[in-house]
Amino acid sequence: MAAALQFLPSLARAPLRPFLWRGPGARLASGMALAEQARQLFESTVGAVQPGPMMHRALSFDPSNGQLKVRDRSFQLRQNLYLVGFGKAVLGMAAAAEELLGQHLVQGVISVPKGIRAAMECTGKQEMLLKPHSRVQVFEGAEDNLPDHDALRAALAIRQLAEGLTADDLLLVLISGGGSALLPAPIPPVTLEEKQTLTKLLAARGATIQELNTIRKALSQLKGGGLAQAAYPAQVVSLILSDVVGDPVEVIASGPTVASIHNVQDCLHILNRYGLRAALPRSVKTVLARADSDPRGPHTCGHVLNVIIGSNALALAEAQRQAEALGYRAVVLSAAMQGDVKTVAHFYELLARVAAARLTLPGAGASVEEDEQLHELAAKLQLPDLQLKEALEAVEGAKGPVCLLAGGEPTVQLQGSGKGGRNQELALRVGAELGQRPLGPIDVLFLSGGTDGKDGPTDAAGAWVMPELASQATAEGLDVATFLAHNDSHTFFRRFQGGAHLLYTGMTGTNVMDAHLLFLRPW
Ligand SMILES: Nc1ncnc2c1ncn2[C@@H]1O[C@H](COP(=O)(O)OP(=O)(O)OP(=O)(O)O)[C@@H](O)[C@H]1O
Ligand SMILES: O=C(O)[C@H](O)CO
Repeated sequence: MAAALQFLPSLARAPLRPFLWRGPGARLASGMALAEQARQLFESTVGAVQPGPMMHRALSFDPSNGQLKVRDRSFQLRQNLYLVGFGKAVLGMAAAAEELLGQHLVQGVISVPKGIRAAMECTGKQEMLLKPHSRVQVFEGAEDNLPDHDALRAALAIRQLAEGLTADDLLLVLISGGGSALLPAPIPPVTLEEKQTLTKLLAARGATIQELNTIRKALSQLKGGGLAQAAYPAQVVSLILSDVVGDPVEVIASGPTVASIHNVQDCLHILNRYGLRAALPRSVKTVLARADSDPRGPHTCGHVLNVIIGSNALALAEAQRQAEALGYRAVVLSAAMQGDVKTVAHFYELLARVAAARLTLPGAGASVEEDEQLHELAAKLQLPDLQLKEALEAVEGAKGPVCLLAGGEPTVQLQGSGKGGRNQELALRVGAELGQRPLGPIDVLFLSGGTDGKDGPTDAAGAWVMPELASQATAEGLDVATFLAHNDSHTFFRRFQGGAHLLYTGMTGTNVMDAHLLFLRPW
């Protein structure tokens, strides 16, 4: 928590205070509104995965003999250290690496989101900034998470640095979510614009990050092990902050230091699935055809150590601790929440109903039908780590407020041209569904937020909702269904109650997917 306070000044201003549960029937005594607690818990979630502390946990360095230890491997530093990085959390990761290993650092290049240095300066997060005369060159690019010419220049500088290394050198590669867009190096004749269009179309049609990155790898010089290959014969250590469910190193930022065999058939299947094969530019067809005869085999990454240093599960574990300190019975449901946003929203609605019934009518339970629907939906979502039974048992045994936590990354299939993000859309859908029928004598609040602080192309991290949302919106002349039909959740939340339900953190400097918090507080 100390770390969280350090990074999140608003938390420091308003310390967390536990609820006092005074038994059934009594309202909870607390000066702090439920919404404020939800916001603060979200900030704690983000605070748990700040780059600096994670880097310090992953690296141990003895300055007296220059020995760097990463996991069970030792590396000898003697002014032979180089650094590259790309991703939303990489500025803070690079600052921590510079702090720890700076005396051996020869040169570095990082590619980070546009505006991140100014944002960190503005919020006084000095520990996220490099030193004034740093040896690390910083490129800012990929506004709204789309590859652009600034990111391309960064990618080329990174490739040049990697290609100049020798067997005596050690290359530290800092990787975090958003890395794919920040490291675009399309294989000619594919152009940046063509790659941009294709990834945009795939994302808009609901392609998963695994599918998206399979295509990105096939069209890139550096993804899918390309960077590791460029750095050979130097030793390579990649420190990875995961923003993908299950922490698959070959998918995060499209695995630039993980061997990948481009399977053209896989790519064609994906392009077919989203109706994009027929309209492929000639250049893409040319590169895909070539990839089959030029695979980057596993033999190319023997010189690499890939290490996951932080993840959504870590953030949720901290949030669970914080929620318990606040007096909630807290359970982590899953750190692998995936699937279409409509299905995920329905899952949370049913979960809230079933949990609310168990909390307010112990022994009676929710309607058998809702219970069955919840379990069917859980099976449909196929979440490998789902703790639904445990969560419902905990709810059943709870004598007071409950907080159910989950993380992951649902998918939105864009149908409209509105402004929103998957967190705001999820929250809006959950809010609308919760309002359809009464939930009993209980306060329910659902919050969804992106840990990077930026939900889709908006400046909000996410939003929070309560069951009264739809009726209150109607009273303000806002029709939730119309906003949802246009994927216009951000516009909705900006107008609804003057934007009071939006979650604003600014760029957080980290990125471990989204956090979903469901609060149930019996009256
Ligand atoms: N109008 C909208 N409504 C709902 N979701 C949207 C809208 N516009 C974009 N999105 C979703 O926002 C997502 C992109 O958001 P963002 O840039 O935050 O990506 P991200 O997945 O968090 O990035 P990364 O994982 O690379 O860090 C896509 O999943 C896209 O479908
Ligand atoms: O950059 C990317 O590819 C995504 O954020 C997943 O890591």
